[in-house]
Amino acid sequence: ASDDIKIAIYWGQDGSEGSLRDTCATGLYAYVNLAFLSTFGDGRTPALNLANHCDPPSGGCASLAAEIASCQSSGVKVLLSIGGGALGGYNLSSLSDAQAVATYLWDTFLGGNATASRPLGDAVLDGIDLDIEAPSQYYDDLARSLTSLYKGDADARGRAYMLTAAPQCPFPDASLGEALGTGLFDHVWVQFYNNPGCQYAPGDVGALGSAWREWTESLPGASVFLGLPASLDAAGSGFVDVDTLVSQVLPVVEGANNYGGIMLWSRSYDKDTGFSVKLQRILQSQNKNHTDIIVGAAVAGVLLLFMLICTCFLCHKKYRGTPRPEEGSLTAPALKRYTDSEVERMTKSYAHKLGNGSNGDVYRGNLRDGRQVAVKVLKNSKSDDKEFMGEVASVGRMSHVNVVPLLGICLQGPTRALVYEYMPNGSLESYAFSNNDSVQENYSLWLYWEKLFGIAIGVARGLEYLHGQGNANILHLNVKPHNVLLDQELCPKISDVGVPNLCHDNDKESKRSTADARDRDGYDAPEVLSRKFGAVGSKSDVYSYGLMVLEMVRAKSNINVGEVTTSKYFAQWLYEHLDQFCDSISDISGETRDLVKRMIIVGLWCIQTAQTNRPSMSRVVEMLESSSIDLELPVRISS
Ligand SMILES: Nc1ncnc2c1ncn2[C@@H]1O[C@H](COP(=O)(O)OP(=O)(O)OP(=O)(O)O)[C@@H](O)[C@H]1O
Repeated sequence: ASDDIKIAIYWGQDGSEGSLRDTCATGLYAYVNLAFLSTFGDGRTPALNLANHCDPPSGGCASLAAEIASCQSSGVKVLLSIGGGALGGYNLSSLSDAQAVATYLWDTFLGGNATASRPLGDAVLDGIDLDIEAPSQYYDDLARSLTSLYKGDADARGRAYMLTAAPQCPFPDASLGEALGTGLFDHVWVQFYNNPGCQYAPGDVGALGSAWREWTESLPGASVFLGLPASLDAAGSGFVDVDTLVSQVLPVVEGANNYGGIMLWSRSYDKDTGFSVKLQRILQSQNKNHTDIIVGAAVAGVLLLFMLICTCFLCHKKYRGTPRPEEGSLTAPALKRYTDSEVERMTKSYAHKLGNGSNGDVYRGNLRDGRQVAVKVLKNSKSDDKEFMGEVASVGRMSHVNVVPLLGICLQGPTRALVYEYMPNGSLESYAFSNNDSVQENYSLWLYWEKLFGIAIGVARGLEYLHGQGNANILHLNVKPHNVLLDQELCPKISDVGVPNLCHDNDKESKRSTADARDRDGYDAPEVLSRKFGAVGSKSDVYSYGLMVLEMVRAKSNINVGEVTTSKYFAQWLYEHLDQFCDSISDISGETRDLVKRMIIVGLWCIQTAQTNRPSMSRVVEMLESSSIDLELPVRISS
C-alpha cells in the first residue's frame, strides 16, 4: 500500500487484468475488493462470479487462497464485494433472509464455521463490501448481523473484520442509505461516476464538492473514499484524468477529516491506463519536493550546529593531550547494523524467499517501521570483518535514484547479510523478458516504448554514477535485466552493486558456476570472458548495458528475423535494417520512433568489440538525451 494515497480497487471482472497476486504485488493498492458474489438472498444458492479467473462450481477458485494470503502478508486488505451490476441476481427479502446471508458470508469467507464449503479455500478475507445497485431493503439488517458476528470473533480471537460499501454519489444512496445510517461501516467508497448530477464536470468541481461534503459529514465514523473510473472507457461519464484529479479535485476532497483515499473501478482499466501508477508518482514527487525543503532547512540547521561544535572543539583541543590512535569506524556512516536475531525477526525466520543468486539467497522482510526490505544473506563472504566492512562502506556511501539503496548490514558471527530497500515490481527480466504467461499478460501493457526508454536511460545514469560521476568508481560487471529492479513507479534501480567484492570468488567451484552463469546470461563483454581482448574496466559494463538495451528492443518488438536468435546476430540485423525496423513498428509516432532509434544506435555503439570504440556511460547518457538525427551509426557492428 502506498504511503501517499490509499487506493481501493475492484478485481475480478476481467480475466486479462492479471492475477490477484500480481495485482497486490504492484504495491499500488491498500484494499482489493473481489468482485463479485453476484447471486445471493431470497432462497438463491449464492454464487461467486470472478469472470474467467476461475470456475467456482468446480472448486477452481480455491487456488486463490494462496494469492489472498500473499496479498494479506504484504499488508493489502482483501474483501469480498457482494452485489454488482447483475441486478436480477440478488436481493434480501426479510430480516431472517438478511441474517441467513450474513451467516453464510461469515461461515464461507470470513472467520466462521471452518467446515462450511469454502469457494476460496481456506482464505479468511478481511471483510465484506456492499456494492448494492438494485432497489433494496434489509441491508441495514445485514450490516448489523455481520457486525455482531465480527464482534463475536474479535472478542474471541482478536481479529478485526471490515464492512465497506460503494454507494452512488447522489445523497442519500437509494440502495444503501438505510444501511449506511447504521454507522457500522469502516470505509465507504462513493461512486462519483455515471452520476452527472454530482460528479466532476470539466473545469467545475462544484457539484462534486457539495456531494462530497454531504457524504463526509453524514459518515463521521467511516473513512470516505472518492470513487472514480480508472479510464474513459470504465464508465459512461465521470472520468477525471490524473493531472486534473491532483490539481483540482484532491484539494477539494482532502480537507475532510474522514477523507480516506480513492477507489478505482477497476483493476483491468487501471492496468491499461496506468492511472494509479501516475497518480502515486505525482503525489510522491510532490511529497519529495516538500520533504526536500524541510530536509534542506534541517541540514542548514545541523550544519550551523556542527560549525559551532567544531569551533568549540578546536578552541579546547590544545588542552586535551595527544589524540587517541584512530579506531576507525567499522560501520559505514549511513548504514544501520542489525544483529542476526533482528534479521531473523525482520524476515519472519526467512519465511519468504525472493530468489537465490550466485552470492546468496534473498528474502523479503519488514523493518520495525513497516518498510519492506529485501535481505540478501551472503554465502562465501569475506571472513575478515575489516575487509568486509571496507567493501560494504563504499557501497553504503552510494546514493543515486537508479541504484538500489542499501539500508543496513548484519555482521555477526558467520552471518553476513545486506538489507536493501524492497523493490515491489521485481526485476526488468520478469517484465521485459519473462516467458511466464501470467507475468506477460499482467505487465505487457506497461512496456510501451517510452517506458522502456525511461528504463534504459535510468540504468545508464545509474552506471554513469557508479563509474565515477559520483566519485564512486565502482564497476558492476554483472549488468543484465535480472540486476535491474523496478520500484513502485517502475523506476529502474541497479542491484547487486559491489556484492561480488564482498564474496570470495577465487575458489574453483564458484568460478566454474560463475562462468556457467555467464554463458547462460550472455551479457558479458569479450574481455570479461577472455583477457586476450584486453583488461576488464568500465567499458565492460558499457558492453553489457548495450546488449541489454538491444535485448529490450528485441523483446518488446517480438520481431521475427528469421532463423537468427542470438543477440549478436540480432544486433547485426538491426544494423542493416535500422530504418526498416523503425518503420515496421506501426504504432510508433515520430517521437517514439526517435527514442527507439536512439536506443538502437546507442546499443550498437556499446557492443563494439574494441573497448576504445565504445562510448563512456556519460557519453551514453548524452546520446540518449540528444536526437537520433545527431547520432551516427558505427562504421561496423563489431570493430
Ligand atoms: N531489493 C530487492 N527488492 C526486491 N527483490 C529483490 C531485491 N534484491 C533482489 N531481489 C530478488 O531476489 C532474487 C535474487 O536476487 P540476486 O540479486 O541475489 O540474484 P540474481 O541477480 O537473480 O542472480 P546473480 O546474483 O547470480 O546475478 C531475484 O529474483 C531478485 O529480483
